[in-house]
Order: sequence, then C-alpha cells, then structure tokens
Amino acid sequence: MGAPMASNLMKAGCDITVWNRTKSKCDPLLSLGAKFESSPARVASSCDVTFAMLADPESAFEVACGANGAAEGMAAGKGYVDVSTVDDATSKLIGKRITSTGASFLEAPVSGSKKPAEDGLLIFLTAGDESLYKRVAPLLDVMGKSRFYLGDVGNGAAMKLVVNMVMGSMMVSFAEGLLLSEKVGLDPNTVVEVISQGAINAPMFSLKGPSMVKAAYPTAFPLKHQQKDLRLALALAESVSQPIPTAAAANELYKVAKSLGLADQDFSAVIEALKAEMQSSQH
Ligand SMILES: NC(=O)C1=CN([C@@H]2O[C@H](COP(=O)(O)OP(=O)(O)OC[C@H]3O[C@@H](n4cnc5c(N)ncnc54)[C@H](OP(=O)(O)O)[C@@H]3O)[C@@H](O)[C@H]2O)C=CC1
Ligand SMILES: O=CCCC(=O)O
Repeated sequence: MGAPMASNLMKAGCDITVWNRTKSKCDPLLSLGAKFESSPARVASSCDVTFAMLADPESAFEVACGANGAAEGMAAGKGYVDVSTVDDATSKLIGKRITSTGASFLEAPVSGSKKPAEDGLLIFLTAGDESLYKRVAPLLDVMGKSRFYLGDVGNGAAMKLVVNMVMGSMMVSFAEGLLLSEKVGLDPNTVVEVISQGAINAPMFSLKGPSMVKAAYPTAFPLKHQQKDLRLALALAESVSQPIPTAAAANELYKVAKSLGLADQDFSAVIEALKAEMQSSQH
C-alpha cells in the first residue's frame, strides 16, 4: 500500500524520501526519482511530513518509537501521519511519543485496497492534530478520493476496525453462499451476478467472486491483515463490553485459513477454510 501511495505523491510533484525494512521494495520508487534514507529517523529528520504505512501495531510502534525510529528525527514544525491499520491504544502511544518531540501527529488509516491505492482513490479516516490534518489535506487528496476528520486520536483507528470487521464478516458470509450454491447444484457465477443486481450488491462481491469461484486469490488485501483487524476489532468490542458474535466466528475461520498457509493470499481465500471444514465434517 505504501508504494503506490508514495508513487502518487511523486507523480503530483512531491519531493519524496523513502525507507522500508526490505530496501529492494523501494527500487521502483527510487527509479522514479525518490531518495532513500537508511532509517525512519533519518527520513523524519529530512522531511517536513512523514507518512508511515506498516503491517500491524507492533511494526507501526517499532518504526515510530524504536531504535532509529521516526520519533528520533522529529521536531517542532514536523508532522507524522500514520496510515497503518492499528488499534487505538497503539495509535495513542505513537502519538504521545511523536508529540513529546514537539511534532504533530495524525492517525489516518485508509479504506480501499491495492487498486484504489494505485488510482488515488483511498478513503482516509483521520484523527488527531487538526492543524496537521489541514496541512496534509492536499496530500491526502492526491492519494484519496475522500477524507474524514474524526476528532481525538483513536477515533480513526476505531472507525477503520469497525469497517474492516464488517468487511471480514461479509466475506465469510459470501464464501458460505458460494459453497452452498454449488452444493445444491447452482452455478456460483450466477449467484455473483444475482447479488450484483440486488440490495446487497457490494463492489467486493463482483470484484472477488469470479476468482473465488476459480479458487484463485491474487493478493490485494492479505488475509493475515484481515485476521489482524478482526482480532483488534474483537479487543475493541471487549473494551466496551459489546458482543460481536458474527465477527468472532469469522475470525476463527481466518485463523484456520492462516493455519492452512493462506496468510499472504488475498483475504477471499478464507473460502478455503470453509472447504476444509466441509471436508473434515464429511469424514
Ligand atoms: N492491502 C490492503 O488492501 C490494505 C491494507 N491496509 C493496511 O495497511 C497496512 C499495510 O498493508 P499492506 O501494504 O497490504 O501490507 P504488506 O504486508 O504488503 O506490507 C507491510 C509493510 O510493513 C513492513 N513491516 C512489517 N513488519 C515490520 C517490522 N517489524 N519492522 C519494519 N517494517 C515492517 C513491511 O516491510 P517489508 O517489506 O520489509 O516486509 C512492509 O513495508 C496494514 O496495516 C493493512 O492492514 C489498509 C487498507 C487496505
Ligand atoms: O484494510 C483493507 C481494506 C480493503 C478495502 O477496503 O477494500
């Protein structure tokens, strides 16, 4: 996600400096003219605004607050925008460390996957420093089609987890429908078409349904990240004593899919976990 977002900023004329743990993944950006720095701290000290796009709470914290992390290069007047999907507690910890340097902090997780990232059509769910939000709004508009400012740090993270909780459960329900249709002798491709014309139409079904029917799962949103988001949504729900039984059941299936070696496939591969459960219930 970080690479296409940075690429769009470059195409819009921004002067970009990048860092990634695996340096070779920066090569396409370097060939477009981006500069490379050897640590998040050095990126932060050489840039006015630093965007971070990391896998999970642990890596987002490490890159912001660990040794040679971005916080070490932060100072008054600079801004740090974390666009990773993390929980509200981690976001608050990162925000506290960044603002202790005098810099400003904005959390801004995104809705929208690989293709919207490439096309500059992401949806930003921001919270934190409002003046930094206004300052980076033109950059968000290069990378996205809309942006929400949701108030205090934690609200952007929570909004993102709610949206992905719904998405993860929807995908499981869709997978169940495809398999059930096949079992009763229907063509699952027709199910995809019927759904696409009715009230439960969602781009996700039309986009992923045809390849799911062929048992192909080209990665847009890695399954391991969908399971991470369900895990974080469950913790969020527990923190306010809110039951989310459907999401809890969906989470179990993503965990099974991970154990089947599907962590890096698209999250639509969760259908394979259902197939595995079907097989084991037949024995
Ligand atoms: N893919 C999607 O459709 C969407 C993803 N998201 C969220 O965006 C974030 C990134 O997703 P995506 O780009 O798909 O994920 P990837 O798994 O492709 O990329 C994860 C990034 O995090 C880095 N990373 C992981 N662990 C560490 C670590 N310990 N220290 C330093 N860097 C680390 C990776 O570095 P390295 O290259 O070295 O492995 C890589 O740059 C996630 O939070 C995800 O939930 C949000 C919306 C859509
Ligand atoms: O976090 C990933 C979201 C994927 C999407 O919104 O399509």
